[in-house]
Amino acid sequence: MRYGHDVANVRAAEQATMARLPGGLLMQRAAAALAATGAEALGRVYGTRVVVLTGSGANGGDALFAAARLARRGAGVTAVLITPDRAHREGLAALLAAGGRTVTAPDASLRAVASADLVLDGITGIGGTGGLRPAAESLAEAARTSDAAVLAVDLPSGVDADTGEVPGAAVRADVTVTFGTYKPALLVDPAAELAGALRLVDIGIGPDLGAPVLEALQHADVAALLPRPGGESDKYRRGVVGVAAGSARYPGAAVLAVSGALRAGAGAVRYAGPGGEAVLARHPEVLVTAGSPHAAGRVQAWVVGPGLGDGADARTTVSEALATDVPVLVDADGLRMLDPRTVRARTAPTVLTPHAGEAAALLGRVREDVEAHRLDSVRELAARFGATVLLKGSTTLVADPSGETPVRVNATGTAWLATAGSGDVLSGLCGSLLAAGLAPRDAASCAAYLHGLAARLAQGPLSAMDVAEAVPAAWRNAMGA
Ligand SMILES: NC(=O)C1=CN([C@@H]2O[C@H](COP(=O)(O)OP(=O)(O)OC[C@H]3O[C@@H](n4cnc5c(N)ncnc54)[C@H](OP(=O)(O)O)[C@@H]3O)[C@@H](O)[C@H]2O)[C@@H](O)CC1
Ligand SMILES: Nc1ncnc2c1ncn2[C@@H]1O[C@H](COP(=O)(O)OP(=O)(O)O)[C@@H](O)[C@H]1O
Ligand SMILES: [K+]
Repeated sequence: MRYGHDVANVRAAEQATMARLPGGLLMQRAAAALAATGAEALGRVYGTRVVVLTGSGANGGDALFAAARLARRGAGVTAVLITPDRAHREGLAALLAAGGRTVTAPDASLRAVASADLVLDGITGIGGTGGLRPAAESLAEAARTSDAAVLAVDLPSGVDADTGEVPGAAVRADVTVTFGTYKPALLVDPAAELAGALRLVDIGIGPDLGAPVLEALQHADVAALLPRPGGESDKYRRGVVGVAAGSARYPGAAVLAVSGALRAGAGAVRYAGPGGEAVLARHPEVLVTAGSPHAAGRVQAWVVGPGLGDGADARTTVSEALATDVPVLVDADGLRMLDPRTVRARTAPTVLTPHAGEAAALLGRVREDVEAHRLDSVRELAARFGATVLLKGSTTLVADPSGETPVRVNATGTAWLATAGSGDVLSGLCGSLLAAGLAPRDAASCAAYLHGLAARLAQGPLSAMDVAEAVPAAWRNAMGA
C-alpha cells in the first residue's frame, strides 16, 4: 500500500523525530536524496548548470543543501533568491562555501533558468499556500519552457499539499522527490499531474506518522483482496451479479456492463432489461429477462444505470434495485434518479460511480468545480448519500460514507480509458466483486485498479470492449500469475 498523510500529521511526525536526532539531520537526509536524484537526471554532474529556485522556507533549505552537494561534484550552481533576505541561512552558506553563486535580479534569474540543465524547485513545500506569487510564477514558467529537467523538492511548488488543488500558477516537474510519506497533492489530480515521476525517500519520520488520509493499492494489496475460487466454490458462492443496464436506444451499455461483470469472476450474470438480445448475441451464458430487476431472480449484487435512458422504466429499474437488500452499484443514467434519502435508508451498501460531470450534478455544482476539488467532492458525496463513492477520472478516488477510512486513490489508469463505454465495463467489474462479497470500498478500489491495469495491458488506442477483454490478463498480472 502507498499512503498519503496530511501536512499537520507530517509536521507533528517531523517534530517528534527531530526531538530524538541531531539538529539538521532530517534536512541533510532530504538533501542527500535530492542530490542523488539530481545527479541521476543529469547523467554527468561535472560541468553542468544547475539552478535552484529558492523560497523562504525549509523547502528552499533542502534545495540549497542539495545544490551544495552537486556543486562539490563540479556542477556550476546558481541559486535564484526569490526573497533574498529570507533565504535559508545555513543552506545558503553551504552553497556559497561549495562555490555556488546567487542571483536576485529578475532578468538574470530568468536567463539562468533558460540555460539550465537541471532546475531544483525549492520555492515552497508543505508550507506553501495559494498559487505561486508573481515573482515565483515567472520563474516556474521559465522552468516549464526551458530544456532543463525540473526536480521538485517535496512537492511541485504552488500546489495545495492537502487537497491536490492547484489554486493558481504552479511548477511542472519531471520528477518529485518527497520526504517521509506521500502528500495528498502527489496522488490526487490536478496537482499529481504536475509532480512527474515520484520518488519517496525515507528520512526517518515513518514511525512517528499517524493515520493516513489517503491510500493507494499496489499489486500485493489487490492480490490479497481479490476472491479466489476454492474447492467448494459453486456459482452461487462465487456470486451472482444482476445487471440492469441498456435500453432500446443504448443496448451497447448492457453488453459492456455484462462483459465487465463476466470477466471479473462472477459465478453468473443475470440481465434485466430491454437489451437482452444484444447481450445474448455476445454472451450466451447470461440469464436474461426482459422485465425489471424484480423479475430477474436472486442475485448477490445489482449494477444499475449504464445506458438506461431517463424514461419511466428507468426510474422503476433504479428504485427496484435500491429496494433490495443486496449491495447496489448505481452508475451513469441511474445517478440522475437518486434521492439521497432513499440511498441513506438502505441497509445494504450502495456504491455510486460518477464521473466529474455526474458528481457535479449530484452536488449541484459545475464540472470544473469538481475537477478542481476532487478530494473534497468525493468525500462530500459519500457523506451526503451515505454511500461508497468512486469518482472517476485520471486519478480515480474512492471514499466511504463514514469518512473515517482513508480515501483510496487509483493511479493505474491511462488516458486511453477515456473512451465511450469504458465506464460501463467498470461498473460491471465492480458489481462482480460486490457479488463476490468484497466490502464496497475494496470492490470499488480493486475494480478501478484492474480496469486501469487492463487498459495498460491492452496498450495504445482501445475500445471499451478491449478493456473488458483485457481484465483477465490484468487479474492474472495483479495475482502475480
Ligand atoms: N516534514 C519534514 O519532516 C521535513 C521537511 N523538510 C522540508 O521542509 C518543508 C516545509 O518547510 P516550511 O515549513 O519552512 O515551509 P515551505 O514549504 O518551505 O514554505 C514556506 C515559505 O514559503 C512562503 N510561501 C508560502 N506560500 C507561498 C507561495 N504561494 N508562493 C511563494 N512563497 C510562498 C512562505 O513565506 P511567507 O508567507 O511568510 O511570505 C514561507 O516562508 C517541506 O516541504 C520539506 O521540503 C525537510 O527539511 C526535511 C524534514
Ligand atoms: N485521463 C484519464 N486517465 C485515466 N483514466 C481516465 C481518464 N479519463 C477517464 N478515465 C477513466 O475512463 C473511464 C470513463 O468512464 P465514463 O466517464 O463513465 O465513460 P463512459 O460513460 O463513456 O463509459 C473511467 O473509468 C475513468 O476513470
Ligand atoms: K517545491
